[in-house]
Amino acid sequence: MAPQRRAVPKAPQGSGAAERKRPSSIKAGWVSNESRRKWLWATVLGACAALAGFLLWDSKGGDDDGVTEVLARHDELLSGRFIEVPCSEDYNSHRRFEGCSPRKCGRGVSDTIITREEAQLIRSIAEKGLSLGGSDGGASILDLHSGALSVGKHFVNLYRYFGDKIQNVFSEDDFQLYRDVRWKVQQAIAQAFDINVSSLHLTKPTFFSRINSTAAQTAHDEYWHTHVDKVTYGSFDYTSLLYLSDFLDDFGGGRFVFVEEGANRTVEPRAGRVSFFTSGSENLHRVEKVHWGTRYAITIAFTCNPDHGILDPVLT
Ligand SMILES: O=C(O)CCC(=O)C(=O)O
Ligand SMILES: [Fe+2]
Repeated sequence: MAPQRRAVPKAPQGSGAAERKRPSSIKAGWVSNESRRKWLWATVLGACAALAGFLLWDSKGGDDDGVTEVLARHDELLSGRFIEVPCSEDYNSHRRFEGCSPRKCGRGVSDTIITREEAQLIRSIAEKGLSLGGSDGGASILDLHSGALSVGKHFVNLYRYFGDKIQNVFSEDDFQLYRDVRWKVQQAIAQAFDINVSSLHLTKPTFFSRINSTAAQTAHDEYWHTHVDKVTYGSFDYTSLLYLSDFLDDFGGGRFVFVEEGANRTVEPRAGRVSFFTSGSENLHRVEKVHWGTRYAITIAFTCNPDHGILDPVLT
């Protein structure tokens, strides 16, 4: 749309009073024009500084609250990085399963467990499912196990809603891919933490997440709070996250942050990247707010307690 021009108000002409007053009013006008120009410059400079600050903050991912070290950059391909951290006491208040409950704690990141092609395929499962619903706020989830899908401000049960027609949405290959991915991640976790792979059991919730910059509408959309998975989800002993989109290509903000005194450590998502860690308070964490674009991920967690185990989701 073309900008509208405003008519410039004309000064009254011809009266002697007006003529006599002109010198001082011209000077006053000049002074006020001068100060208006200064204000304008100050405003423009201020706006530029604010914009530069925002761009710098956004390029770093935003929400920075102190010193931050990058544990895994989005533009590096990691064949496996592991950092050991002392275990918290959280596991002592739960039943222990020797050979499984964490004795060695820490966090690992690998870009070689899942290929980018597999990540692309698994993302299309998330896209298919989430296209049937989606939260009114910025965070939507799809849980293939329970069938929970965000719709508006609530959740529906996809399996109950679609019945047999669910076979028109997902294929057996989709579920097989989920099982393959889950198994590869389970093996990587067992190896990193020196435990027996068969002592780990998939636990709930396991879900796809889709996050964008739409303002939160309900508490379910507030994904950014700092938390401990063992406290939030109870049964989790080992958490894994498989990222399905790329930081700074697909979205801005949305980095994963291990919250620590002294220096936070971030994991920048990239498609196919698996980040895994013991679920106690030694791995307090949060997700930065997503500022633009859409971020896809899947949370897959394991428990040592067989009573809290769930079977792989099946297409019924
Ligand atoms: O998506 C992420 O990076 C982290 C999600 C998370 O913290 C969780 O599901 O508990
Ligand atoms: Fe978490």
